[in-house]
Amino acid sequence: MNAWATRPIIGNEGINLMTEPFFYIIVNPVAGSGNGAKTWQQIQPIFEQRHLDYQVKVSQYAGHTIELAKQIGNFATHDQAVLIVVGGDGTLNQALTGLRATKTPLMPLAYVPTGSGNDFARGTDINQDPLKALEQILSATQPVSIDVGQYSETTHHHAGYFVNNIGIGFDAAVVASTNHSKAKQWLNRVHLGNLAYGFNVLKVLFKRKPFALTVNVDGQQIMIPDAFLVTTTNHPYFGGGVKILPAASPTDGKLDLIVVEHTNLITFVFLAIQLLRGQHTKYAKVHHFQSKHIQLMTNSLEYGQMDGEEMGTRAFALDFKVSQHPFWYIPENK
Ligand SMILES: Nc1ncnc2c1ncn2[C@@H]1O[C@H](COP(=O)(O)OP(=O)(O)OP(=O)(O)O)[C@@H](O)[C@H]1O
Repeated sequence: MNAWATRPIIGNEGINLMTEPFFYIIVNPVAGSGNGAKTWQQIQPIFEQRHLDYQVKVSQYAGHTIELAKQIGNFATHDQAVLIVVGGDGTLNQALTGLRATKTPLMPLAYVPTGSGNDFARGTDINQDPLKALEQILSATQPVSIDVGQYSETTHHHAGYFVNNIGIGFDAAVVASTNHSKAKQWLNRVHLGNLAYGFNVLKVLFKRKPFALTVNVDGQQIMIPDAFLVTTTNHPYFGGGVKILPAASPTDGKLDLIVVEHTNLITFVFLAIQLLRGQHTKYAKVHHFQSKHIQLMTNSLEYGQMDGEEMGTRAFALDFKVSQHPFWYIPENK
C-alpha cells in the first residue's frame, strides 16, 4: 500500500465535492527564468476552453505573492475555492504564508511547477510538466492533506511556513553564493543555471568552516561540535532534485533533520557518491532525526535558506513543528 492510500482525505468545510471549484490563480512570471509567464500563456487557453471559473493575479515584484494570497484569502467571495500557484518553490512558499494569515487559512492550494528546482513537485508526486500537473489539478474532486513545515525563531520573534526545507550552513551558503554570483544571470539565460550551483558547491566546500550545533529532538539534547550541513525537510528533495533524505515523507506528520559533519575532501566525495546511491545516511558523519518537533541552535553566524530563498546570516534558534494543508490534486502514484 502506498503512502497516499493511508492518508486521510480532508473533507474541507464548504467544499461541495460534486461541483467544480472556483480557481484563484497566482502567476510568478519570472519563476524558472521566465518559465512562469510562458507556462501561463500555455495553460490559460485550457481554462477558457473548459469554461472554468477563474481569476488570475500576476506577481509584480519579489514578495508580492504573499500580499496577493492575503487578498485572495481575506476577500474570497467563492467558498468553494482553490488557489493555484504557477511558479517555483519560493512562490508556493509565499502563497502558503500569505493564505495562512487570512480568514480562510485552509483554502486548498494547487501547484503548477514552473521554477528551476521544483522540489515540492518532486516530493509530492506532482508531475514537473506543467500541463500534466494541471491535469492532476483539474481531475481532482477533493483535496489531499500534505504536511508543511512551521518554524519560529525564538530570538527574532519571527515565524512562518515552509513547503520543502530550511537549511543552515552548507546548502544555504551555496544558495547565497550562487544568487550573488554574476555568472548565474547569464548561465540562467542560456538555461545552464545548475552549472552556477555546481561552481558554488565547490567554492563553499573549500571556504566554509564547521560550526557548533545543538539539536533538541523528543526531549533529547545532542551537541554536534562540527556541523556543516543542517537541513530540516518535509520530503526527500532539496537543491533541485537531490534526494537528501530518502526516508522523509510529506504525509507522515513528521519532519526530518539531516546533519552532516565537516570532514576531509575524500570523505565528502565518498559521501556524495553514497548520496547518489541513497546510502549516505548509514555513515557516522551523517545524522538523521525524525520528529514532530525539532529545535536547533547555533552560536556562530551562519547562512540560512528556506525553500531555496535566502534567510540571511545570523545565529539561529529555530523551533520546528509540522502542520497540514489541503492540496487540490490527484497524486501521480495514488
Ligand atoms: N515580478 C517579479 N519580479 C521579480 N521577482 C519576482 C516577481 N514575482 C516574484 N518574484 C520573486 O521570484 C523569486 C523566485 O521565485 P520561485 O522560487 O518561485 O522561482 P525559482 O527560484 O525559479 O524556482 P525554484 O524555487 O523552484 O527553484 C521569489 O523570491 C519571488 O519573490
